[in-house]
This record gives sequence, C-alpha cells and structure tokens, in this order.
Amino acid sequence: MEDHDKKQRQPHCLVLAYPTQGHINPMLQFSKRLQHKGVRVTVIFSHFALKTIHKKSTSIALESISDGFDDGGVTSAESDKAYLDRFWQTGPRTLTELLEKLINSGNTFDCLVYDSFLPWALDVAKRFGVLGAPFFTQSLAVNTIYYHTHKGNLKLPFTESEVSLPGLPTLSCCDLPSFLYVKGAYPGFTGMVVNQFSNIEKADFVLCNTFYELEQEVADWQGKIFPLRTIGPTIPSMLLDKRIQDDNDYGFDLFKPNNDDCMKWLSDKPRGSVVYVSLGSLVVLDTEQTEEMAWGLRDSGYYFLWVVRETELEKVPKDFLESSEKGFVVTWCPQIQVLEHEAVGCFVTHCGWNSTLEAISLGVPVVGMPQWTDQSTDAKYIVDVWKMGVKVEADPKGIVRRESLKQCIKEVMETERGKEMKRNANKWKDLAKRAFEEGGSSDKCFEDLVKHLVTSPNAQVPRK
Ligand SMILES: O=c1ccn([C@@H]2O[C@H](COP(=O)(O)OP(=O)(O)O[C@H]3O[C@H](CO)[C@@H](O)[C@H](O)[C@H]3O)[C@@H](O)[C@H]2O)c(=O)[nH]1
Repeated sequence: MEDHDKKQRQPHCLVLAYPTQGHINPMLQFSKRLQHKGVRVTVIFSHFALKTIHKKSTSIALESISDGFDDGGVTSAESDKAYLDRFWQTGPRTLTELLEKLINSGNTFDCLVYDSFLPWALDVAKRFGVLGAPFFTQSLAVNTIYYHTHKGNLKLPFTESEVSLPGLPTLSCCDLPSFLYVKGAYPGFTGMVVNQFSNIEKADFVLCNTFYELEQEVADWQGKIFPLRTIGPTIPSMLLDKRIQDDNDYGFDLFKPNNDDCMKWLSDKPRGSVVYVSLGSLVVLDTEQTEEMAWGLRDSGYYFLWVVRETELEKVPKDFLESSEKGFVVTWCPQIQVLEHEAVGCFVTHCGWNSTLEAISLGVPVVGMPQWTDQSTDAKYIVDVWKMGVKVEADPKGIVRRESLKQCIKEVMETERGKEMKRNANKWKDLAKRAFEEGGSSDKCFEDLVKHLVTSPNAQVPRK
C-alpha cells in the first residue's frame, strides 16, 4: 500500500470480469494495481470460470455469479447469441444477489468496475448507489468505431470502401472490426459491442486498457465525450515498471500452461532466433489453414514455438510434428515470459488486444494474422501507425498461404525494414513503461481513480 493511502479509510472496489482469458487477464492486472494503491478489491468471475481456472495464490478476494452456464463456459453455448441472451437474463439477478450477500455479511463497497461487454452491471451499481465504471478491454480506436456505430454515424453492414472518423487514420473497410463488415456473422456479439454504449452517460468513469501516448489523438477526442481514464497496458508490473514486487505473471489461466518445458526449450536458443506463434484463446482455424501455417513455419527455417490449443491439435499434420526438428508445439504457454525472453525475435499473432499490448510492452515486432472481431483494426495500427510489424495477406479464399507467412517472417527477422520495426517496438516499450512510472499517464489515472474512491460517500453505509 502506498503511504498517502495508509491514513485514510480503505475503499472497496468490485470488479466484474467477462469470463474469457482475454478479458480476465486485463481486469486482474487492473485489480492488482488498484490494490497496490491501497484499495480493497474483490474480483467477480462466472461460477464456471472460477471453478476451471488454474491459479496461483492471490491476495485478491474472489467471488462468482452464475452466467447461466455453470457446467460449461462461453464456448459451450450453441451460439454467441444464445450465450449472451442467457447471461443477460441471469446476470443482473445473480449479481444483485451477490451484492446483497456481501452487504449482509458486513461489507461495504464504493464502486463496481465491470467489463464493458456487460452494460447491465452499471444499472445494478446505480441501484446500490455506488460508482459504476465500464472497463474496455479493447483499443480506444476500436471502441470509438463501435461508439460511432451506436450513434448511427456508421451504418451496418458497412459497404463504403473507406471511413474517416475523428482521431483515427483513414480506415479501409477491412480495417474495421469484422463484426461491422462481415454480414450476418455473430449477431449476438455484433449487438453486444454496439450496446457497450447503451447507458454510458450514467458511468462515473470510462476505463480503457491502453495508454495515452499510444492512442493520443483518439484519447483526446474520447476524453471530451467521456470521463475517460487510460489505465493500461495491464502487463504484470515486474515486466514493465517494476513497482509491484512479485507481480510477475497474470497467474490465472483457463488453460493448463506448459511453463517449465517452454522456458527450458527457449533457454539454449540464440538471441532473436525464435519465432513465437499464438492465436490467443478463442481463434479456431480450419484444417487447411492449420496445415498451411505448419508448413509456412517449417519453411521459414527458424526455430519456432507454436501454441496450438488442445482442441485444435488434431488439425496439425501428423508428419509435421515428427519432421520439424526446429519447432516446439505446446497447448498453452506463459506468453508474457516467452515474449520477454531474449531468444524471441518475432511474434506471429492474431492481434488480439492483449497480445498486441504485450508485444508493445515487451518490444517484440509482429507478423499480424488477424482473424475476426477487433483484430483487423489492431493489425492496421501495428503496421501503419506504430510501424512495428507486417500483416500477412490471405488469398481470395481467405487462407494465408505458407509462402506468404514465410516471406513475412523473413521480412521481420532478416531485413532492414525488420530492424526498423524492432527499433519502433522498443520505442513503444519505453513509452509503455513510462506510463506506469510515478507521474506517468496511466499512473495519474490510477491516482485520480483512487482519490475519487477515497472520497466516495458510499463506503461507510451498506445500501440496499
Ligand atoms: O499460450 C498462451 C496464449 C495466450 N496467452 C495469454 O492469453 C491472452 C490472450 O488475449 P488476446 O491476445 O487478447 O486474445 P484472445 O484470447 O483471443 O482475446 C479476445 O479478447 C480480446 C480482448 O477483448 C480481443 O482483443 C481479442 O480479439 C479476442 O479474441 C494474452 O494475455 C496472452 O498472454 C497465454 O498466457 N498463453
């Protein structure tokens, strides 16, 4: 706890996470930082996520509510719409029950920070008379695009060839999040991302996992509309500013990590010689794409560490696993430790926002292979705005061919342009670190948030 907070009463913040890995990681890291600043934090998962998670011991209190799928998580629902509909019906009631239980056992709380995918949580917070703040786990650029869609400034499905929005570079149709231009795909998620803004005018803060210097123009624009606080990148402190001792990793995995084997395999590889490959926790490739990827990695000639989740493994060609002596395939790894390792020279990624922020914070240049949702917008920024990577193009059938992947890897690993990308990645890494040093842009946002929590009138009195 920092000195200035020790003398004051301790505020209590509840943090409600959407139950997938890419949402759990940033909200947990946010919670650790808040706790370090003297705030008591309780993180709320779904029952299933809490039951499934492989976790290290943590000083953060954990609770859970039903999302309507207590025996299987998000991916067990028939469709995105079926999952969200049931969560929407169940969540407000089960969250209310949990808050009542907390109050009845003598707790007070000042604020509910909730994943922006769950805007109904703000209405629950307001019924209990506490502060409410959505936490956006995707980039400010992506959120801004959804905001304009919510406002009707972008009509769906998007059919123009280009779009110009305040604070953003000119975007071609396929730089937009896929929900906006792939007609009819994922109706549940499409409605959800637009609905993130349905009640935002009632929010006391709008938190986003980014840092001011990274998305300055759009942050300035959004800051005029919302009480925006940029509180990222939510990378464990010991890999960034080193102000929170022992904060070395996320510590909560929905998949069983293969830590020792990965780090051992990396340990004898020369500096910058390894290509690290992961498409995050949700992407599902078809067999043809998996095969092209496998042979592209082998043909690059580099060492590679490839994460293929258990459920995807059967698509990897059998002879490939036996024949590629420079490759190592694992079902889950400690990604941030891998990216921090000096042996890693390049990251082949789907450009999920956490993976993007991790590449930025650890200074690793990227081969972007976006698949869906916000990833195409992140890839656009990686290539054209932050200039720290390339994007591998798919053929007219939508498949990234082995030759294209191989060429992109070689460009990042071998060419002058690749060296420039590495220099740019290191520049962003320095800026990310500075954002969390004392007085840095993200640190100031945390300080401001804590100041409001400390002076919140709600902590003393349990309310119904
Ligand atoms: O072997 C692995 C692979 C991944 N990770 C971690 O898992 C997280 C993955 O997050 P992300 O890169 O954002 O990908 P997804 O899991 O696919 O995240 C979903 O959620 C994100 C936040 O909303 C979106 O940006 C993505 O597009 C969406 O797919 C990261 O923190 C990784 O470090 C590991 O720890 N080990």
